[in-house]
Amino acid sequence: MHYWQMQPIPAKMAHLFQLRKPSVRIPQPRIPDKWLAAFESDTDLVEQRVAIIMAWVVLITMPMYQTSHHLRNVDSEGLWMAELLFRIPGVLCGLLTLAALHFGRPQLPARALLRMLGISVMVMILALFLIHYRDHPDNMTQLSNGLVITFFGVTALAIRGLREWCLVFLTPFVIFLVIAPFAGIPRAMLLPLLFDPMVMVVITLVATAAVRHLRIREFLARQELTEIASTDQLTGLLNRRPMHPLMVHEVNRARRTGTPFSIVLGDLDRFKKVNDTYGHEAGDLVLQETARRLQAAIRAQDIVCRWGGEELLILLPETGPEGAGQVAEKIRAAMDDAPVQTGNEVIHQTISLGVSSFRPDDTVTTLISRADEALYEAKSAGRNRVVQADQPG
Ligand SMILES: Nc1nc2c(ncn2[C@@H]2O[C@H](COP(=O)(O)OP(=O)(O)OP(=O)(O)O)[C@@H](O)[C@H]2O)c(=O)[nH]1
Repeated sequence: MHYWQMQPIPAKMAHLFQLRKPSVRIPQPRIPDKWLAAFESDTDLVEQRVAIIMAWVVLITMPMYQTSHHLRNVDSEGLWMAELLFRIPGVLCGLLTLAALHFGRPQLPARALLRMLGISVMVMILALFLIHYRDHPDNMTQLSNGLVITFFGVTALAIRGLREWCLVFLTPFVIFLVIAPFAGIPRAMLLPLLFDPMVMVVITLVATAAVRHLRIREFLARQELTEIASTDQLTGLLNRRPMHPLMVHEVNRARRTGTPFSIVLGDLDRFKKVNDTYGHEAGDLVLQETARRLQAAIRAQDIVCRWGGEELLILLPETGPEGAGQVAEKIRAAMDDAPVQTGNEVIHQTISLGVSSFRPDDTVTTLISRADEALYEAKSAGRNRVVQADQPG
């Protein structure tokens, strides 16, 4: 039997594997508030990629169309100049997009670049439509084909959905419909020319909604897996895995900006005795209650993780030795002041804590090792106390 055949799917993840009845509607899955920021940066990444691809498409196709008039039976000096004029903004937007996204930090968000690309291409094709109709009303097949291609491309750019599509596609299109009769094109003449392009718009809208739906589901599954992989199942705290990158981030920030930060390493005192005396289940309850008290003692921006068995690590951003000492003492008191009730047992559980604060020559390893030494000192000095590696100055 294969490994995967033997493993039950955890209840928390079961919905990810459920087979659903296909539905005609494409309801977009709801993204929980806690993941909105992550989804925003995910969307930005998708938009960056789409913007780069679209910029290349524009930069390749615009010169191609500009130099192929004789092949497309629209050879005329006046038209050539007019087309060049309306293609220049699209080409400039393409170049700006590539410059912004390929080289260095993008100064403009990908969303703004996509809007610029979409609107410039829409304005170009609709203006060319008006100009061509004035000069060659009997030869509009080429332009109708151009509309199909452009409507598809611009509709596909609206990664964020209908509101974005209204801005890049619908607004220029409605303006075009309003001014077309004034430019000499009766609305009745427009219908046959716009029929195929509009069918293409509907198909693309449905396809992009389906892709967006799949993307959101894939994002939610990825986030849930990441959360499961970085959470300690017993206490609900973060586990050791995501803590290292967070501390590296703080070390880099402290070096760059000079902002202090500290860590507190806590270890439950004589916890083996709790397990031996009251049983493992009672020990688990003590760990859960400890996690709850720790979280109540720290600020929202502080991060607490289960570092090992009965060891906890607290990261205190923007906190120097003095503040860190106060937080550690608060945690010590939170455990010492009230016993933990586990069923019938009342357990007086204390904690020892070692504190270290960032020094300019510190790495994550040296910082942890100083907190560890301080914790060892706290244990040697009798437990239920705080020892600071860096004395408040
Ligand atoms: N119940 C329970 N116990 C755990 C868990 N993880 C680690 N432990 C126990 O924690 C105990 C740690 O014991 P020691 O490392 O000897 O330290 P201690 O008894 O706390 O003594 P000091 O640290 O010196 O004060 C061991 O008995 C582990 O089995 C857990 O998830 N649940």
